[in-house]
Amino acid sequence: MQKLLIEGGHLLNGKVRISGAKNSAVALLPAAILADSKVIIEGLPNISDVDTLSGLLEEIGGKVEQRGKTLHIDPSGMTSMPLPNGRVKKLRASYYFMGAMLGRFKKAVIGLPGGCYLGPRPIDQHIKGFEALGAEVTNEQGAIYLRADELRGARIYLDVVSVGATINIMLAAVKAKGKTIIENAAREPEIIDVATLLTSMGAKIKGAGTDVIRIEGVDQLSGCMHTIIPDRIEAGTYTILAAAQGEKMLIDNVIPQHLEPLLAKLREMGIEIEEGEEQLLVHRREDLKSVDIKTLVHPGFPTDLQQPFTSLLTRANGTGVVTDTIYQARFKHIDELRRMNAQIKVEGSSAIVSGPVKLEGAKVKATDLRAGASLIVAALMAEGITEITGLEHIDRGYENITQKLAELGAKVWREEMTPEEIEQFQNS
Ligand SMILES: CC(=O)N[C@H]1[C@@H](OP(=O)(O)OP(=O)(O)OC[C@H]2O[C@@H](n3ccc(=O)[nH]c3=O)[C@H](O)[C@@H]2O)O[C@H](CO)[C@@H](O)[C@@H]1O
Ligand SMILES: C=C(OP(=O)(O)O)C(=O)O
Repeated sequence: MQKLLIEGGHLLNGKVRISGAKNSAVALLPAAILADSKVIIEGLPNISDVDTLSGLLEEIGGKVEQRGKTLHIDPSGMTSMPLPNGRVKKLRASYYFMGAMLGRFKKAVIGLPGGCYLGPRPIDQHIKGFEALGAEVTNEQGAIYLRADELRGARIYLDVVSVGATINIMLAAVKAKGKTIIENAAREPEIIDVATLLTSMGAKIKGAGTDVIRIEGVDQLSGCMHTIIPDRIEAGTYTILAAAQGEKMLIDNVIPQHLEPLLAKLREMGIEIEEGEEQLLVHRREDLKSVDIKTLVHPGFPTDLQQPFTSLLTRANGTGVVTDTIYQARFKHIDELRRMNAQIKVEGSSAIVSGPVKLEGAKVKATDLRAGASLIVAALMAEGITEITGLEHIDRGYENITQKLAELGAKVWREEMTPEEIEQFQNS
């Protein structure tokens, strides 16, 4: 088990290239189950969530071959093998095996998904959708059993705007008989990416990216080739990091429109950002003004960037209020930031950040993926060395983060933890 060490205070310079989107990748891989021949996905990020899902595809009989960042998935030999335990518990996106296996085999057994603990993460809307399509869904000893004689298109109104439910229902509905309409659908760019892959496979989908998605079911889906979109959350994290500790940083391979709410807030703080077609150039500004942010469904401010943004606010003048309306308890990073001298209070679903403060290096723990990102932003600004444990969360979603930071001039390295440190970490 390793820990990440960062010596703070060094300004970052140069270019960082953004990888393929985690939250697309984790849906594109399960979507390949629906095809009858080889699906090739290009530009995948080298992160542990992708490895875990590749392993799951193999467990159900798929042939998966990795060539650099390209994955060749041959789904022809797959079966509806139950997956009640094991890898499915490691990540959130294993829930996409429900929709994809239901679509192809009309049955599936999938353990309840893991992933970041951000407070309760129910999947009632996924189940509502599957039931509306004609599936019988039961929860037996922590696994979801889904079966249907036939899937029939339906009109489904989501009571809560959910990325996972929107994609999962889409996965099941593309092979249902007749028309499905998903109302109050989520509009995240990753949903469009998955719809693009499914359309290349032969699915008939209209409206992905709006709040009404119309799907006309088809009998057969075939293999295809697809290139993934860049990761807007990784791009947002590096943009925040540039605002926090960059001198002049170029963020390459981004779709700037995907980052509009973040860029608007950074500009309000006084940061100068030049936008190119696929690049952002962020310039240093010493005196930053505090702002308030409120996370909302897309195209609002993304909850996944709330945690790293909180760290940036510690160096701004005044008080900034961060309110998370999506995950009201997504504040586990705050206790760790306080160890680094941050002045932050949590009140209900808001964190109130007072700045500017000089952060100090400390021993801290990443409790979830974006908590890890927030600690990295803080550590780069802090005086002295910060030791971050819990790297398994960070490695789920950030490709080669140590190397990317080092190339920007950060003093960053990994070390093996001692047996005593591992014991302390496991008991904390
Ligand atoms: C793998 C993936 O893509 N993960 C992202 C996805 O997670 P995920 O798909 O799990 O998040 P959702 O969009 O489903 O959740 C949004 C809100 O709806 C609630 N909800 C969701 C489903 C449901 O059946 N019932 C329900 O009440 C959730 O508790 C949450 O409050 O979107 C989140 C919100 O942008 C991001 O933080 C995650 O990075
Ligand atoms: C919460 C996240 O991931 P997941 O939904 O996979 O747990 C995230 O990407 O910030």
